[in-house]
Amino acid sequence: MRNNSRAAMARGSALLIVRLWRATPALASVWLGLPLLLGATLLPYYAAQRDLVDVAAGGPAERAWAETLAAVWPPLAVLTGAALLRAVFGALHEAVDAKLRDAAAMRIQADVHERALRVPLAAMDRADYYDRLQRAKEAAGGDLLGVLQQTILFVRQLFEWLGLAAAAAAADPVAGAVLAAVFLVSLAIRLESDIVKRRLNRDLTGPGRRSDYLRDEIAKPATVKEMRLYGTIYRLIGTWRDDMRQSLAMRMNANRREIRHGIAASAVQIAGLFGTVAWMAAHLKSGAMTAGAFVVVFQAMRQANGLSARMAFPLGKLYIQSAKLLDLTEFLRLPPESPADGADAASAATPAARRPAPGPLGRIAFEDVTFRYAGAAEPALRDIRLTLEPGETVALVGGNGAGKSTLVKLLLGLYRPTAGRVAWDGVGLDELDPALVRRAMSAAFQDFVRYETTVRDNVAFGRPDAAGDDAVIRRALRAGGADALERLPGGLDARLGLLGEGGRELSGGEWQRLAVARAALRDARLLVLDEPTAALDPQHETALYRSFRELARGRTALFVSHRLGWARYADRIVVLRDGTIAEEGTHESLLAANGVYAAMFREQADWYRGGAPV
Ligand SMILES: Nc1ncnc2c1ncn2[C@@H]1O[C@H](COP(=O)(O)OP(=O)(O)OP(=O)(O)O)[C@@H](O)[C@H]1O
Repeated sequence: MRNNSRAAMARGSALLIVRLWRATPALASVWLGLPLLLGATLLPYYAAQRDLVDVAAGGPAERAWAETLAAVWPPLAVLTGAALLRAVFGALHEAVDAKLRDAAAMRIQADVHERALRVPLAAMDRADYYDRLQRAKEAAGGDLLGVLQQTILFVRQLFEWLGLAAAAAAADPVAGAVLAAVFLVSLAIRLESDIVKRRLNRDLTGPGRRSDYLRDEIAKPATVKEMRLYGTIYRLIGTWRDDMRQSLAMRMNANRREIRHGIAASAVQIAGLFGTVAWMAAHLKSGAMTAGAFVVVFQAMRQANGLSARMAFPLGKLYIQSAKLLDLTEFLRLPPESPADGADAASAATPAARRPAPGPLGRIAFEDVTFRYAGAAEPALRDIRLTLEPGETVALVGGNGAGKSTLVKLLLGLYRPTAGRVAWDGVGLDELDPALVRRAMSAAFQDFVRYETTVRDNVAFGRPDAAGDDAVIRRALRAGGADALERLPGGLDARLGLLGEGGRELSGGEWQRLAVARAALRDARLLVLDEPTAALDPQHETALYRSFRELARGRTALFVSHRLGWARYADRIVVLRDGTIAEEGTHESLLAANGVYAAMFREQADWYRGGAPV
């Protein structure tokens, strides 16, 4: 085993156990205490066995019945008591084990999700952070129960082995030392081959993912349609077959290696066992050892041999998962970067709770704002100076990559400017109470979320306290142009998506209208719609535009759209190009200026007039 991996395993396991302890101290104490007791009961158990055998070997025929009984009953009582205790502790441990595993897995998963939600969005753009989060989520998901189970199994087996070693050493110190040496050598041999096999399995997850991907892809109607047309299906099946052949050959090699190592480990154990037996037999003859001690050492060695084979399994699994385990425990140790509800206030001097609420007007100003994504060579926005006046509706337009969505994220305080500041009624967003800032804002994003639950939930996730108010939910649905969804069987509680039974899949446009309804539910001073019509047909687009005008009344509103038909009715149009404001004004003034906007507008208008560019 490499040293760094061993250290990672030890550190990861220790941190996990500390976390378990903190999560459920009483349960975790019982969980760790019981294997200790189980191991400890082996000492009186074997001592009693030794005494019983010695009494029997002493020749009962030469003793009186009463004398024999007096010699037999104390070790017999200890043996029975120890066996009973072992049965009770064993059963208790199984029960505690299952309970602790479920409680701990739930708690740790909740911690990971909570930590992930409280991290600034900007951190998500860092590949290293994102990878770490993904690995922690993976480890907290499917792997965690397995890791916990292996840790528990290992702890229990370790105490069991310590009990056996102590019992053998008590019977004969030399035999105890041989038992320990044989155990360590055979465990190391088995562990090595177990790790090689597991590492191979892990390395094969790449090709495995590829074949899973192929299998999933082939099941999709859209893929079948295209592959049939292009005749590519046999090529894909050929790739899959090559992958499978290669991984089968690697698995066969690992199996052969495992068999060879198994034989070597067994040879060490047999040599150790029979060498000790021969040595003990000689001492038995000379009277230096009793028959009872002989039997105890023989049994303890056989049991320890069995344990070494079984312990390689949990240890190998822990070793292979140690990197993930360490990722998980270290991810959970990261200090929460945002103290309140997802706001990035890492550098703010005043605690969030004592910062003021945003002002009532909703005048939002970008004061010389520059923003560069982590790792990007160029800023996505440069020297932006822009004010959204209270009650004003502003359209933000510009080509792909101009910086529109980035500006929206800064406006909503999801990202912090690299230079300059975004101010709400004259106060920087960083200086305001983040929870209250969030409450004053509402948005429907370009990459809107499809919550595969009910119609009601999809809207109410915008403002959970309104979930029970049907009239409010229906009003929001109408504002989002999604009122048709009220009439689904099940009404507001109709299930959406294909996740649950009886769920109904929606079209992209219907999901988008739900996202707008969600934004409409919030009674916020600032309303932002980022490409709200990308998935809508012209009829619904017109309907949404009407309700947007309703919604925007009395608020500060900003919408991003590539459809300049929408922009023409905004109070002001801001045109972004290459991360800077190229021009701004009303539709008429920008047409008259004959600049970027006028060119974009003419191009779109030509399409609709039937004069597509040639
Ligand atoms: N997470 C990110 N990390 C690094 N660069 C990014 C990230 N998101 C966007 N960018 C870059 O920032 C620039 C502005 O992107 P943005 O998404 O703001 O453009 P946009 O105007 O909204 O474009 P579109 O009309 O295509 O949605 C682009 O060059 C883009 O590649």
